[in-house]
Amino acid sequence: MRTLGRLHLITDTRSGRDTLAVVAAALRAGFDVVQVRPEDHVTDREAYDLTVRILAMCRELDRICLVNDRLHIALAAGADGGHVGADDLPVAAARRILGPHAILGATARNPETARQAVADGASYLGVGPAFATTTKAGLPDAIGPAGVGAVAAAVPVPIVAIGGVTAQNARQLYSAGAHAVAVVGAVSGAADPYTAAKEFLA
Ligand SMILES: Cc1ncc(COP(=O)(O)OP(=O)(O)O)c(N)n1
Ligand SMILES: Cc1ncsc1CCOP(=O)(O)O
Ligand SMILES: [Mg+2]
Repeated sequence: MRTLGRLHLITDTRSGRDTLAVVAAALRAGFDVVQVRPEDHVTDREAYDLTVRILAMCRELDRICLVNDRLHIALAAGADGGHVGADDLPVAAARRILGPHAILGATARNPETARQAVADGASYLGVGPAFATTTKAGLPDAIGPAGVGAVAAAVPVPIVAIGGVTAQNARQLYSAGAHAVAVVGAVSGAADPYTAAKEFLA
């Protein structure tokens, strides 16, 4: 399996954002992984078309492309894997669908759920919200770098810290044990996504 990179861009398909332009900027800046995360109202056809285009951009630069929630789209497009959380298919079912070699991420906020997700076949864990975020509603309180570190200490797979991650606070998460950070707003919401993405590389 390919090594999971340390900077993940998660797409923001909310209206007003040019998703492909943001992805291009982040990849050019050096982000390693793009997770396609269509909003719930986006149709499967639109999500598939978006995934195919983003996957082509990733392939050109030898970067990884994952699909959030909609594993049939990951498979149909030929993406590298997918990510599931508590409202999605169970991790074991997701693993059966994607097969033994695909990258499969699962959301975990504490060591118990983390251990279970790994036992069920997760190859990395998305852990958060690390910090407060307005990008996703209804999340529990932020767990901070210490909460991310507690999960990292409990499992042998890479931890991807998510939620309120900025170029300024990412270092705290890596220091706590995160292998990678996943970013939505700090890049997609920036006036200049390329410059914002480059700041993560610094
Ligand atoms: C890397 C990463 N971590 C966590 C999530 C969140 O997944 P989930 O809990 O299923 O919430 P949605 O993103 O589906 O709204 C993620 N997507 N990626
Ligand atoms: C999907 C998701 N799951 C936990 S936090 C989050 C959103 C992260 O977005 P941002 O990087 O803008 O805080
Ligand atoms: Mg989900």
